[in-house]
Amino acid sequence: MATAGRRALAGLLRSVSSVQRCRTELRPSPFLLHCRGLCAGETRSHPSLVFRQLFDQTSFTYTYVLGDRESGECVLIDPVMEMVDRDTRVISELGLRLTYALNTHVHADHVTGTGELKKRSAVKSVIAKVSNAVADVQVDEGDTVKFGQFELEVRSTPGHTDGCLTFVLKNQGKAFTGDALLIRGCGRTDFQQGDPGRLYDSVHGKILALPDDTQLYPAHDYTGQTVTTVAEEKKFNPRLSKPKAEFVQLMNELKLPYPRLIDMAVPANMVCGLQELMK
Ligand SMILES: N[C@@H](CCC(=O)N[C@@H](CSS)C(=O)NCC(=O)O)C(=O)O
Repeated sequence: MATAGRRALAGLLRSVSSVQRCRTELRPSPFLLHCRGLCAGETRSHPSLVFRQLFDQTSFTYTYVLGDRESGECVLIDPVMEMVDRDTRVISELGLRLTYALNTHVHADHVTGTGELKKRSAVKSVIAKVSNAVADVQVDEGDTVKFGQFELEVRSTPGHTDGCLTFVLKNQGKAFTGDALLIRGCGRTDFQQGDPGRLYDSVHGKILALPDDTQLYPAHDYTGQTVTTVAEEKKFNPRLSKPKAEFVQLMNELKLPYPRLIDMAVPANMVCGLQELMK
């Protein structure tokens, strides 16, 4: 065998034994660290972590179930009112108990499921303090929401609305960006407290500042994509990869039609879906 071929084979064998060693020791080998861009999340995902991405085909909203198998506790991020039956069924089938229903922000296109969920169980609704919405728990930058052994770090990422939050699942390489960052896009900035300059700073300072292989999960996708990474968005996001001034101009010229349900959804979400509080 030629020297180059022998060297390549020896390298491959070293990598394979390194992967096996890592699997038994449950810590990342240099080989896995090297390939994190490809297998991010999988290499760091804790065996007790339950993660499900659910979709509402009417509002194109993603709802996330995050649970801890050991304690049985779970949270929902961005539940949709009409999908509460599905969400509670999934949670019950997974043998989990819902403790918190988190809203990344006061949505304008659908009513949150948190009100309906509260009628059915002792779940606590969560939203940003600065949104001024009624909720059991109002959170702010740096707060944490715990479920079993896992923690979501709250990052304030205003710009789409002033109360937009990103939830970072600590040590698991995942973040839930709401409408601040969408896959190859971002939340619009033409209503509620929209501000493109603020959004640009939020996304660059709080989301794209996470490690490159962090998996990013948005609140919506309109094109069938499910997940992205920090590295991909830095490179390919057609809006946010631009300089700030260009981004601001682009956002100010979008001219999108308003969400169909905005006039009903915003007031309902200001009480986290408990519409009876509005009477
Ligand atoms: N057609 C939908 C609303 C679509 C929309 O405006 N989506 C928002 C997030 S929900 S407020 C958005 O920020 N989109 C960004 C974009 O570039 O499209 C409806 O009528 O509900």
